[in-house]
Parts: sequence; C-alpha cells; structure tokens
Amino acid sequence: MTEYTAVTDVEPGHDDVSGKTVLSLRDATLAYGRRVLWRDLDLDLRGGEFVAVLGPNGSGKTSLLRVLLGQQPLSAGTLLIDGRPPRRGSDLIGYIPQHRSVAAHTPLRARDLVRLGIDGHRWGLPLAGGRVRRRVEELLAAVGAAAYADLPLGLLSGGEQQRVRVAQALATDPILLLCDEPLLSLDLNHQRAVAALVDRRRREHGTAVVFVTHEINPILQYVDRVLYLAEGRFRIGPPEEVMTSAVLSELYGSPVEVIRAQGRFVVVGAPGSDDHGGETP
Ligand SMILES: Nc1ncnc2c1ncn2[C@@H]1O[C@H](COP(=O)(O)OP(=O)(O)OP(=O)(O)O)[C@@H](O)[C@H]1O
Repeated sequence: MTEYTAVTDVEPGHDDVSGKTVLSLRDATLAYGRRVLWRDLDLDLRGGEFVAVLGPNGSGKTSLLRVLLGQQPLSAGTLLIDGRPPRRGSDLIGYIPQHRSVAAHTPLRARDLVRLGIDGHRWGLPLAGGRVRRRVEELLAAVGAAAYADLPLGLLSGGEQQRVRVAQALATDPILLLCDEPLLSLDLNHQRAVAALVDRRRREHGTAVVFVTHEINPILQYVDRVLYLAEGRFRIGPPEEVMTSAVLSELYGSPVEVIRAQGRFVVVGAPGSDDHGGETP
C-alpha cells in the first residue's frame, strides 16, 4: 500500500472554500449552431462538493468542462467562478484532461509535467527555483508518485500517468477541480486510487469537484450529486434520486431500466450505447 503525505505545507494558495459557492450557473444554455446540448441549466456548487456528470456520448459533458474553463462561451445564461466570470488559464481551477497515452519516446518526465502545472502559465515570471522544486516534490509525494518522478512519462503505466496528472491539476491549489473521465482505461485498483486522491483533496482542502464519467459505480461512495445530461435535457440531484428508471426514461424519452444491485447501479436499455450510467454487474 502506498503511503501518501498530505499537501498541507505547500505555498499558501487559495483560501479554503468549504461550504462557499465556488461555481454558479444560471439559465445556462450551450448550443453549437442549431444543436442544443443543454438548456436552462442551474447549478450552484459549493466547496467540498463532489458532482458527477453522466450522460451518453455527445451529450455535452466535455463541453460543460470547456465552458467552466472559460474556453467556450455559453450561448445564453451566466457563469460565475468564485463570484467572477470565467477566465482562461485561471489558477482557481485544476483540470485533469481525458487520459491519452503518452508516446514512449517523449523526454518529458513526471516532475516536468507537474512543474508545468505550477509555472506553465506564468510566462516570463518564473517562481524562485527552490520554492518550485519543493512544491513539485510535495505534489508528487501527495499522489504517491515520488518513486517515478524522474522517469519519462511515456514509460509510466496509465495509472501512474494519471497520478501525475492529478498532481499537475493540484499544482495551483485550485478551489475547483475538473476531471474529464480520469478513470478511463485504468484497472480497478488504479481507478480506486485515483478516485480516492480526488476525494481526499476535496475533504482536506474543501475543493469542489466536477467529475465527468461514464460509470458512476467506481466513485459512487464520494458523489454528492449527479448531473445527468441526455437528449438536450438534464437532471441534477443525489444519485438515488437521479439514477432511477423513471428519471432516465424521461431524460432519454424511451424506456430505460435502472437496477440497484449490491450497492451499484446497472443501467439497461439506454439508447446509443450500453456503457454509461453504470457498469454491468
Ligand atoms: N466546437 C464545436 N463546434 C461544434 N460542435 C461541437 C464542438 N465541440 C463539440 N461539438 C459537438 O458537441 C457534441 C458534444 O460534445 P462533447 O465532447 O461535449 O460530448 P461528451 O458528452 O463529452 O461526449 P463523450 O462522452 O463522447 O466524450 C458532440 O456531438 C460534438 O461533436
């Protein structure tokens, strides 16, 4: 079992925002041309809250993250992050992108990737070298990645790479952590480890979490609310309220069955695919 150290004595970053409103979407609509991905979305997210975003392929989950990152303007409505409009490259937000395997010959080491998270966006204003080095060490230790800090990323396993990406996303001590399917293609043990790291961050620092996933079961124990997107509609609420046959049938506009078995949700009959909303038992 890997021992982790807490990221406690890193540079003072943002104040603990536990319980405070970190993100506020009002009457938010996103459309590409005539295609509406979601409409009239209201969402207030508080520090320490863990929201899972579920929905079939193309329902607008990644697009929602792009909106929150300030990379995609809303078609209508408003978004405030910590009371202000979103800003590209804001250090208030940490982002774990969708996992892509890194080419084996890339010279970038794990510690280089984490360092980019600290000063990659501060063009021309590098932090003092010693402080950055200490911060990188702390971040790598916090995710249990210190042992392979000097290896090229391409030589790390998928699970090891994801730990390093978590460290990179936490580099600016964010108040909001956005995760885009960070468990994809990880085995069960690494899924558990990465999900636990994200949960630990929000418990210890009050960071709000928006976690896009196709499968709720690996993170079910951490999820406060589910935002389910489908067919231009959405539903938000605690998992047991959203993950029901009645709600998902209404969202999809066709019969969907949700079975709760051994503490897991199994979704049967969702149009388009059979791999979202829940795992097979
Ligand atoms: N900039 C854009 N212009 C036009 N259409 C876009 C743009 N970005 C995304 N789309 C389309 O919007 C839809 C939603 O894409 P998005 O990536 O948000 O879905 P998703 O729910 O994350 O899907 P997946 O589960 O497959 O990752 C897709 O059909 C995509 O092709």
